[in-house]
Amino acid sequence: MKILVVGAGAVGGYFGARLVQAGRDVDFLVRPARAELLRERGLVLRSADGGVESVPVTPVTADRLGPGYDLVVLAVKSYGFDAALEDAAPAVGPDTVVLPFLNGMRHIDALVERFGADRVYGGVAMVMTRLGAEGEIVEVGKMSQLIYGPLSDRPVVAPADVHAALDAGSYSVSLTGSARQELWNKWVFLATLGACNCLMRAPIGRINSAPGGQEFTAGVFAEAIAVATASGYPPGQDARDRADAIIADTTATTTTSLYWDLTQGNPVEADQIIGDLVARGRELGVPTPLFSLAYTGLSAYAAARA
Ligand SMILES: NC(=O)C1=CN([C@@H]2O[C@H](COP(=O)(O)OP(=O)(O)OC[C@H]3O[C@@H](n4cnc5c(N)ncnc54)[C@H](OP(=O)(O)O)[C@@H]3O)[C@@H](O)[C@H]2O)C=CC1
Ligand SMILES: CC(C)(CO)C(=O)C(=O)O
Repeated sequence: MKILVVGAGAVGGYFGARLVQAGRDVDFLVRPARAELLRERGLVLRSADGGVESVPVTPVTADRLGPGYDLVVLAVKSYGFDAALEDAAPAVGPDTVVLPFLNGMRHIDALVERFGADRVYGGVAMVMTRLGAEGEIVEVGKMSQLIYGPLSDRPVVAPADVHAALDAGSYSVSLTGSARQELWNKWVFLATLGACNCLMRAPIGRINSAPGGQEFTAGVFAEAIAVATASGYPPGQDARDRADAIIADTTATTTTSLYWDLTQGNPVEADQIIGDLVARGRELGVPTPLFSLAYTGLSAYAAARA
């Protein structure tokens, strides 16, 4: 199976490098500056236990991209999604499936509209990685899992084939028959953590240890669950318990990519991760005062950057 990973950042770089190490046939669609860096140094991974490795990879830029891929993995930030989709489109033929690992849901609708549900899988990445100053991928926490599944019952590439290609042996993989539910479960978890981190400017454990902290994090979580439920995707008890084990933890140092971007002065995925949840809540008559507050704060930050 020939794989194209679009974006060699924290998520695409991490999982893409693991796929290369497992012997898969992978190209990376990147922009020219990163292509040069990858040719010079390979994909540099700094793992949570301090190890550093350089994985030789094959970069390709949009001007040289052609067809012939079976699987196109999208791993760009939501604010770069539209442009990345245009760049990646020549790689998506009638027998290609596209598998995005963005947080949130909005990109799924855009992909289904463009390619049709038979050519789109839903994907969830559970990982804590950041793009370092030298373009290296830095693992900041031990968590590495991919969950994915088709969005239609007639995908152009069989789930077993996608699963075999992505099962690289160095992280957990899970093929699901309910990809949309998994996406919502992840969104509820991530949006809750992200809103808490960004409003309180602290990791989740420190918030929960502060006066009123646990009531606050539980309140944010309840809003996200209410929107998911009204949207037809109520997280099951298992998903809630897994999320709550971190959301209510008083010691966890967990932060999110959203909070990382905020503290680094980077663009933030405020519209996709928080704003879209607020908008869906409003449409469905579900109040989300805490998420609205987070969205206002992130939007003010984004306006100051512009
Ligand atoms: N980081 C994390 O721990 C996690 C992130 N996620 C989600 O995964 C998604 C990706 O995030 P993440 O990997 O952190 O983001 P990063 O910013 O680390 O990486 C995104 C990469 O996409 C590249 N890119 C953007 N546009 C294009 C384009 N047109 N062509 C080629 N490459 C392009 C950027 O390239 P360039 O270097 O040229 O700017 C960058 O290297 C987000 O939705 C995020 O929320 C999900 C789980 C965990
Ligand atoms: C919640 C977490 C850490 C899990 O992968 C994440 O998705 C993110 O930081 O963007």
